[in-house]
Amino acid sequence: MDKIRYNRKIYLEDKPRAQARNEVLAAFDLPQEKEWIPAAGALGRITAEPVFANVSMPFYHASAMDGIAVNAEATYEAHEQRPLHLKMGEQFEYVDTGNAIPPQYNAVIMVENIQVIDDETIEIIEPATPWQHIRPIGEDIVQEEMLFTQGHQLRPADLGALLAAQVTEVAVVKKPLVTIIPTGNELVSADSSLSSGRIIEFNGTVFSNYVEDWGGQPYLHPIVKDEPEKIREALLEAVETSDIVVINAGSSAGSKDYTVHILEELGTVFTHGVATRPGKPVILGKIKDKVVVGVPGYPVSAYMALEWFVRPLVCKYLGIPEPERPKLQVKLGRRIVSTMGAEDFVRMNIGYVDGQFVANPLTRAAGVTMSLVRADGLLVVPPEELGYEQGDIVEVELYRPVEEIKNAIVFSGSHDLTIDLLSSQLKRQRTDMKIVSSHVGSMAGLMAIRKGEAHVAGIHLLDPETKEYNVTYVRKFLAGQDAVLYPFLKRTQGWMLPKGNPLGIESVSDIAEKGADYANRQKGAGTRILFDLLLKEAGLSADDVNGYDREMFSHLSVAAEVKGNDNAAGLGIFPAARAMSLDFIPVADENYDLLMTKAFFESEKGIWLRSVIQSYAFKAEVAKIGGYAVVENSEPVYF
Ligand SMILES: Nc1nc2c(c(=O)[nH]1)N[C@H]1C(S)=C(S)[C@@H](COP(=O)(O)OP(=O)(O)OC[C@H]3O[C@@H](n4cnc5c(N)ncnc54)[C@H](O)[C@@H]3O)O[C@H]1N2
Ligand code: MOO
Repeated sequence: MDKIRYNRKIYLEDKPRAQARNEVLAAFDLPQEKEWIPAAGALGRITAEPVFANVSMPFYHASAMDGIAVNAEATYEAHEQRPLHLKMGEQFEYVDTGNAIPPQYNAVIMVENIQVIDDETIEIIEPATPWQHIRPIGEDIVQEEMLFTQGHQLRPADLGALLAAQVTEVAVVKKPLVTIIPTGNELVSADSSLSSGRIIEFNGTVFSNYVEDWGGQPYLHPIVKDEPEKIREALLEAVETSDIVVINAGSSAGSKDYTVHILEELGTVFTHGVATRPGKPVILGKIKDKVVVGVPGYPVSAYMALEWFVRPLVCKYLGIPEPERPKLQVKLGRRIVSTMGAEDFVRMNIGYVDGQFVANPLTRAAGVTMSLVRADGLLVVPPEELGYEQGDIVEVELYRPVEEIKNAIVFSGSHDLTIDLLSSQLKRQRTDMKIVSSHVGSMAGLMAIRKGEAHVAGIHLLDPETKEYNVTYVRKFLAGQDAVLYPFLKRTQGWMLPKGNPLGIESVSDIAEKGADYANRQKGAGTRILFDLLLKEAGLSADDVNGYDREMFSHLSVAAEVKGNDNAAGLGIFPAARAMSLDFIPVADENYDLLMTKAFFESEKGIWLRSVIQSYAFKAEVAKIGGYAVVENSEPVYF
């Protein structure tokens, strides 16, 4: 066990990212090493020195066409009125494309332009000009010419040029070896059995693949426990064997966050904390002559910090500029609040609606890897900005090709698992189309259609007066706008009850009378509106229900709540009840419909979407869920 006790360092700096980057780049001064490798396997590698051609290409005067080699001067007499006969072996020789031209000849006549008289004789009616249809020596590559300067990244065609010039071995920059050390007592490999407090180690794999992508050679060190002695040992070994060392997690202020102390003890620390959200607890330092980058544990922070501080080092070593992502001007669909004094990095969904790119923020939690998986782009809010308003035009860096974004169907509103099935069916039938969705609830979805920020919104809004779904809401909020309501699904809402229904609940009155602990939904949720209507019809009020004020934000969280308590009850959809092995008693069928802009409804994409909805394959998948049915021969309602 380690004898030294480290103080918990609580305060992290807020160093500007650019300053931290410049400092670590300046400190990284390893001389570039080179290695000789076979040219054929050098794709993507960076030339370490200028490369010269060993031979010319072509290496001899070569025929560029199938035909005959001649001496041009000997053909000058040829004329339509005075055809000229040439004798094989004396005045011409047959050649094919690529053949060497015999030394006595200096031109090629294409086979189409000769008339064969007999085995020995041909006739021409037009003279040849010197060097016509001949690829002279070095037409392509001249021996000893410089093919590439140093610092050139080799592409497939470049490898062809190397081989053509008989350069079979090429000097390239050695890939910098980047050792990646995941730390943490809680980390286990993905094939281990999980228990509470155990976290699957995956950052290491992500880091390794980024490093490889950038041109480095990753080495993923086995997981190191949060013990100073073990961390020290791993760091000391890594700085001996590698060019750059990345240590993951333990970078913040926790009781087991030792990295910064060990780094201070073994070398120098330039930075502990950068003015970025996420990614703040970065550590930059040096042990002996090797730079050590400590990146935060949370995956999103970690990947960003890696790009900010490790990618520049790899590029500096390789002698290449850092790649930049393409940028795009977008309109913000929602307001974005940012921390003063720190750069904010917001992952964004981007959609193309009505000739305009509209972007909405994804979750900003640094532990949500799916926010990066789903992101179309990244909005960087500079330190001096407090954020942006809805409707502002801002610039985002793109994570995906703009064409892919342009082709996506932007889905908003209430989430339903059939939308994911629809999305995968669509992708199966049209590889160039996909659905991108943000789950904001029915009302917000309706508003997104009104503001021209979505193509389609999934809504299930019950009007307690008319007991009709959706139509009154669309009429009220989208009056005068071209919108179409496309009846999509009937889904069954029902009581979700503990297995065996111990309280014997069958109706809303039972919930009140038997004093069940009710797990309610949030205000505005379609399920809550339904529950309120059921209460009203039974002559009951919120006060009669235990737990009316406890709000859950999804069907699944209601189900989870019911699962743990024999006195509980909730209202929700069948698949959520099934996922938690609960009893389910159907209460009502609700309409979950798709609201679309008329322009989208009639567009090629809209037509495709509807044909997928009405396809046998999609309906069969929906039927499998249970408690769901696609509306047959849906009749659109125009507003
Ligand atoms: N009192 C304070 N607490 C925290 C601060 C702070 O400033 N003051 N900063 C927070 C921020 S922001 C971040 S980011 C994290 C950084 O945490 P650490 O770098 O110390 O990392 P851990 O606590 O060990 O891990 C955090 C979290 O990351 C995940 N993780 C870690 N390693 C891996 C891995 N190899 N593969 C996948 N996931 C990994 C894991 O979920 C950990 O729970 O600190 C905050 N706290
Ligand atoms: O800065 Mo932490 O990196 O937000 O999650």
